[in-house]
Amino acid sequence: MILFENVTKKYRGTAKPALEGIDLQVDRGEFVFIVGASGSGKSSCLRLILREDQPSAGKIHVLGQDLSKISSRKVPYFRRSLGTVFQDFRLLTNKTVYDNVAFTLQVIGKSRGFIQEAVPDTLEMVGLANKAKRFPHELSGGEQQRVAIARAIVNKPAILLADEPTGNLDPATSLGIMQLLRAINAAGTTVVMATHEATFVDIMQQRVVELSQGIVVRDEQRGGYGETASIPIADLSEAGAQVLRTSEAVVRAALQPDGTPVVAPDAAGAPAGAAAVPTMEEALAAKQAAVSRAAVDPAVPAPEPVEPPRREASVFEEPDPFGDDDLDDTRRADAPAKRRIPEFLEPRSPLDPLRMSETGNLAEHLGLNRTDDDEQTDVGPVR
Ligand SMILES: Nc1ncnc2c1ncn2[C@@H]1O[C@H](COP(=O)(O)OP(=O)(O)OP(=O)(O)O)[C@@H](O)[C@H]1O
Repeated sequence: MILFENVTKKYRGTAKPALEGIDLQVDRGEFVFIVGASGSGKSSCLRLILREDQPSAGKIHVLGQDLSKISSRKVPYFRRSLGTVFQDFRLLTNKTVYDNVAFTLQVIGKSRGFIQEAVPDTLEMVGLANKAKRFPHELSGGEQQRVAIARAIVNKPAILLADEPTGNLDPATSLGIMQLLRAINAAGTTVVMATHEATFVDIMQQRVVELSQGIVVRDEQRGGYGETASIPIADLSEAGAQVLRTSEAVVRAALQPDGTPVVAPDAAGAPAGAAAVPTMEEALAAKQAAVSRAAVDPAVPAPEPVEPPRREASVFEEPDPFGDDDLDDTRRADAPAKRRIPEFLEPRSPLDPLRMSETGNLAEHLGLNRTDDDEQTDVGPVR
């Protein structure tokens, strides 16, 4: 789907190449994080995939096309198969939310009927159906980024390229954006995302390609952010970190795509499915029954909340995408020490999987359907 063969990119007037000898293959349906310190070449990589720029040496194939063979005139046609999302949203400020999304389809000549169907559907998906008539300046940062995502996916691209899409957002808002990108990937779109968000990279356990000074120094399935470009989470100021109000367990549970079957963590380390563990639906049904019994019989104690369980692989993933026993404090002595989120980041109230299961569509499931008087403040990134 994306193939880099010994790709080097040297910008004019610079002594050192921004990218050097990159070999990279991304297959259909993958979710790939590109990480690395500032200046390591992440954006250069995405620009080359988008054919905004050409390599100084080497070959790039995207969707079966040799990018060096696409004439400048044909580049806009090639880009129709790619969606792009950037840190700074890049919305048209004089157009409404609806028109921003519709514009993408208008410029590629889609019919009015198609647009009238596709735009509301996509706004619904990102939880902005009720903001179609608003202008970008009337939206929060997270909402603006969701408009940008709607615009990027409205034409159902095969590949979504995201360059630090959460870089301007606070952690809680970033979580919503990550959930959305994860759900879009689960629906079949290949996602390549450059990011500095160590927390999400560590938690999502997807493929990680790490660049350092223009060279791929790591290409790891189910990887973490790594240490080279990371600001240790322990260095976050407490005030800044309070904004997060979340924890690994909450984020893990929240990043489960809608309807994915889940299993309880298996402390004995048995393979998924080997033990008779309840599915998420069974666990919730059991909790519901217990709630009902407690309601009619005061002698019956109210049940403990259902733990957010670990999920099984979805169709596009390696098995067990969220790793093994990270929700469990007990760890094998020989296991490498992982960065943990400190206690002050714990959520004020636990995630309620029952409530999550009762909500309807994707946007509701992801908590994206907020009312006007429910605005959140974007306070800038905490990484
Ligand atoms: N148009 C350009 N002209 C000259 N040098 C450039 C240009 N664009 C990028 N560079 C250089 O190429 C290198 C890689 O930059 P790039 O923007 O790809 O890094 P990055 O990993 O995306 O950084 P960041 O995380 O800060 O966005 C840097 O040294 C940068 O200064």
